[in-house]
Amino acid sequence: MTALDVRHADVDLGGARVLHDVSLRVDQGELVGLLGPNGAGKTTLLRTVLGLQPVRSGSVLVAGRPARPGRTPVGYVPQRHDFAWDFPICVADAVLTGLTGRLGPVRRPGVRHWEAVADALDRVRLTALAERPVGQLSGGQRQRVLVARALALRPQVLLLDEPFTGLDLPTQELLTALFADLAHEGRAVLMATHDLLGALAACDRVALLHRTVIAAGTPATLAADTAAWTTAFGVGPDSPLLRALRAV
Ligand SMILES: Nc1ncnc2c1ncn2[C@@H]1O[C@H](COP(=O)(O)OP(=O)(O)OP(=O)(O)O)[C@@H](O)[C@H]1O
Repeated sequence: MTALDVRHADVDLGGARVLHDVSLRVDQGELVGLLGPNGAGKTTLLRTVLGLQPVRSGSVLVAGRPARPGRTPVGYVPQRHDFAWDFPICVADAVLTGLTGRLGPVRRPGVRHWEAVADALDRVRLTALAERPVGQLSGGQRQRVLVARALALRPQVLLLDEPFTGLDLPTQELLTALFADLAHEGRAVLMATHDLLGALAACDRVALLHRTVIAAGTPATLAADTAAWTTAFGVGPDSPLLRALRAV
């Protein structure tokens, strides 16, 4: 079943068209990689799915309904530098901030909120660090906090914005396995990443974005589509990227 359905979306930022006629679908149970060069519009597309960025034309449906900030069952894992790691709170409290919009008028968390936090920490294997100040965590642990924070909402759709930046290879592999598990349990997961070959290895489908979707398909289909990579990344025929794709 389709969980996320972007149809012919145009998005403007600062008066300029950043996304043009973008169509992209993510089904329940799928991990889809969103690949494209710097400035391609990946973050803008994720923000559009969250309902934070309006579409000029076209539509964005999450679980069949138009995206609305705070109302849509979408978990968002921002880039790691977008979180205030020097804020003096512990891991559990940081995960709880993912539920801020759900706390009701008195803003006080109840038993079910703390249960959601505990479940999310368990899912990313951070239960033992629940009381640790977030400023004392490694990069990989911080990334898992952000994933738990998104999972606390129990979302049907999970958006990941460059989750591997600055992480060592074993941590990347661990997180990739987690993201695949989260998808294959029934969520729809859309992951923007610059780890092109890693995405081809791990994702069920990948989409190449450069202001519009240049191509989308299975990793095997996409890896063979040299023209699509050339268009999306503006690389020449001798590019190491194209050589690496031939080896996939
Ligand atoms: N507030 C803004 N006003 C105008 N243009 C913007 C604004 N924010 C971003 N842009 C432009 O929109 C385009 C898409 O940016 P976006 O951050 O979505 O790309 P990205 O693919 O996520 O890039 P990166 O891989 O570098 O993170 C870029 O050209 C960027 O300069």
